[in-house]
Amino acid sequence: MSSISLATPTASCVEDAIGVISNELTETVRALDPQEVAKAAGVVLGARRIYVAGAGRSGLSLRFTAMRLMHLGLSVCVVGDTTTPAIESGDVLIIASGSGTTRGMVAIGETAKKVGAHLVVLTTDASSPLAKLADEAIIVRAAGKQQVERAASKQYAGSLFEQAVLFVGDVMFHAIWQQNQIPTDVLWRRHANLE
Ligand SMILES: O=P(O)(O)OC[C@H]1O[C@](O)(CO)[C@@H](O)[C@@H]1O
Repeated sequence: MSSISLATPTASCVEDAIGVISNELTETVRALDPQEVAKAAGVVLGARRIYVAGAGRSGLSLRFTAMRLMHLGLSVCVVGDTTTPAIESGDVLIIASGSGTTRGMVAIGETAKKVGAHLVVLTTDASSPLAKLADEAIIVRAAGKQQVERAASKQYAGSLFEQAVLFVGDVMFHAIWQQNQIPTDVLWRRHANLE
C-alpha cells in the first residue's frame, strides 16, 4: 500500500475529465496547419533515415509515429536506443518538445543540423530555440509543460501537447498512406512478428 492516500474519483469527476480532454484535443488538432504537416511529411519522405527524439512523454508520443513510419517501409531510429547509429547528412530528425527549450533536445537538434541533417520540430512555441533551429516546424496550439498561467489547457503540464503529438503523427501517416494507396496487408507484413 502506498504511503500517499488519494481519493478515488467519482464517476462525475471522470465524466468532467472526458469532456475537458476531448474538447481540448479536438480544438487543438483542428487548429493545426495542414501545410505545415504536409511540408514536414515531404521532408520525412525525402530523408534517407528518420530519427525521432523527445524528453519523457513528448518522446513517448513520437514513438507511436516511429512505428507507423516503419510500417510505411521507411528506415526509422529512436534517439537513445542502444542500436541507433550516428545521424548524417541526408537524414531527418523529428523532435517533439512542447516548450521548445528542453536542453537535451536543443543540443540534439544542434548536432543534427551541424552534420547536415534536416530538422522537423513539433512545439507549442514558434519563437522557441527549437522552432528557430528547425527546417520545418509544426506548431501545436497547446500549453507547454509550465504554462499554467497562460491557461492554454486545463490538463496537467504538457498533457495536451503530448496527446496532440500522437495525433499529428497519425495524421501524417494516414495522409501518406491514403495518398499512396498502400494496401493494408503490405503495411501489416512489416509489423513486428516477435511480439
Ligand atoms: O515537451 P518538453 O517541453 O520538451 O518537455 C518534456 C517534459 O515534459 C513532460 O513530457 C511532462 O509533461 C516530461 O515527461 C518531460 O520531462
